[in-house]
Amino acid sequence: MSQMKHIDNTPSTPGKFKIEKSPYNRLRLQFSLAKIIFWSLVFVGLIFVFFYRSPSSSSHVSSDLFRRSLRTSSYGGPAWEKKIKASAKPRSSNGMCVLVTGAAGFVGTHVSAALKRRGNGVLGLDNFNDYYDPSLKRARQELLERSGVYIVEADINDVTLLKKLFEIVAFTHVMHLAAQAGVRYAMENPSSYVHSNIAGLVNMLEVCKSVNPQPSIVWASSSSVYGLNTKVPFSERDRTDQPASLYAATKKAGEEIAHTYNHIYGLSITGLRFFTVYGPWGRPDMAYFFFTRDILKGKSIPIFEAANHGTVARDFTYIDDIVKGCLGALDTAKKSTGSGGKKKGPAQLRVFNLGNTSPVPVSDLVSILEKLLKVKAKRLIMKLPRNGDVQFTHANISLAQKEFGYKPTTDLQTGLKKFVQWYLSYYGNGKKSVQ
Ligand SMILES: O=C(O)[C@H]1O[C@H](OP(=O)(O)OP(=O)(O)OC[C@H]2O[C@@H](n3ccc(=O)[nH]c3=O)[C@H](O)[C@@H]2O)[C@H](O)[C@@H](O)[C@H]1O
Repeated sequence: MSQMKHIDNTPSTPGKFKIEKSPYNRLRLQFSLAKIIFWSLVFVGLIFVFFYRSPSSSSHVSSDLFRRSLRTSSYGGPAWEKKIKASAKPRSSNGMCVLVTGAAGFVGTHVSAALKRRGNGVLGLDNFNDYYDPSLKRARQELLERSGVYIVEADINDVTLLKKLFEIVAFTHVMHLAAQAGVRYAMENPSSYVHSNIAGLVNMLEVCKSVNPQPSIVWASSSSVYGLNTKVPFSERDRTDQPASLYAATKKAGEEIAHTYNHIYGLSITGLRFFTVYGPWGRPDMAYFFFTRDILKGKSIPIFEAANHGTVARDFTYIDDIVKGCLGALDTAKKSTGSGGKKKGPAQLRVFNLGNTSPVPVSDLVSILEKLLKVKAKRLIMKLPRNGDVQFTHANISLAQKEFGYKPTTDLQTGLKKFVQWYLSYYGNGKKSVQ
């Protein structure tokens, strides 16, 4: 306030400002100068801390909002570009060349491996965040590296890097799987969902719409967009305006954002609504995974039930079926129509359910695990918490079936058997610790 007063008392005409010479005034001036210098230093310091800790230059979200840590490595140089080109080179000259985001994730790893196996060029991108045990992501990365897929370590919000990747390789397709997953974690760390599922998606589409030629995009939406729907099975024509979690809301927003980029820029975009995907190399935050860990450890497992002992069930879908769906969507994706950031004609915009079409109660999932693990679970029946879970999911898959012959073939019993085999070989009999 005293500083304000001082400024208000100065004459408005330049050159008329006189410094009075009394010792009291000199002292007051020195004191004010010291205060100005002090607060300037504090201000500069704050700016430094903000920019130094910001996860990427293009993100406006302060990293203080993130408990989930994002890693980015240095990149660039001829050796780095050579690795990228080798990984992204298809076996035949007219083959597909796919940028897979979230390549060290569960679905990303399986899709990248399948694409590489059939001769497509594949480059992975992943930020290796610690939402769940990053060592599992590193193990998936090793697996992919052995089959010739290189993963660039960076965040999808790093627009400069994304542009650079498109300068090095003319990707024909983007399989966009990078996201903040998990329904319940959205209440703990909401900003991470906005960062990855909204800002990240927009940044990705911004780059895709500007490059020449524009790639076709296939991306992961979610069964959770059906939210509080009670009409089953869920069809793509059903309403999706009642999300029950922020996760679902960000995926629904993604579908609307896809519409905009298709409409304005002619990007060909396909959204896939995955239904509770499970299998080997899966996500430790998902129920089937941590139930397995806790049953082996002799820990009790919370099994949710709805009001009046209502059954909670999921249309659990095995990873190999999901991979077939992803490849089918990529293979039937039409080219984007825009160039130079301008639309030249209408482009393809699709959404498909990828589920299993046979929901299983969570308690039955536990019974299957008990048999496979030969250990009795300590069941703790709990009321379905009001944190985003829905009671029931069930996919109608006729659209994906018609469009690219999608037909899931693995039931939960068979799929969980494969998961348990993998789990025991990877972690041992509960001896190796799972985070
Ligand atoms: O289809 C999707 O789009 C989503 O699928 C997945 O979500 P969900 O179907 O909720 O899977 P998941 O957490 O494994 O819970 C499975 C069941 O166990 C119940 N459940 C869960 C935890 C618990 O402690 N107890 C319990 O009974 C729970 O009530 C539920 O009935 C993905 O995580 C999500 O990222 C998204 O892809």
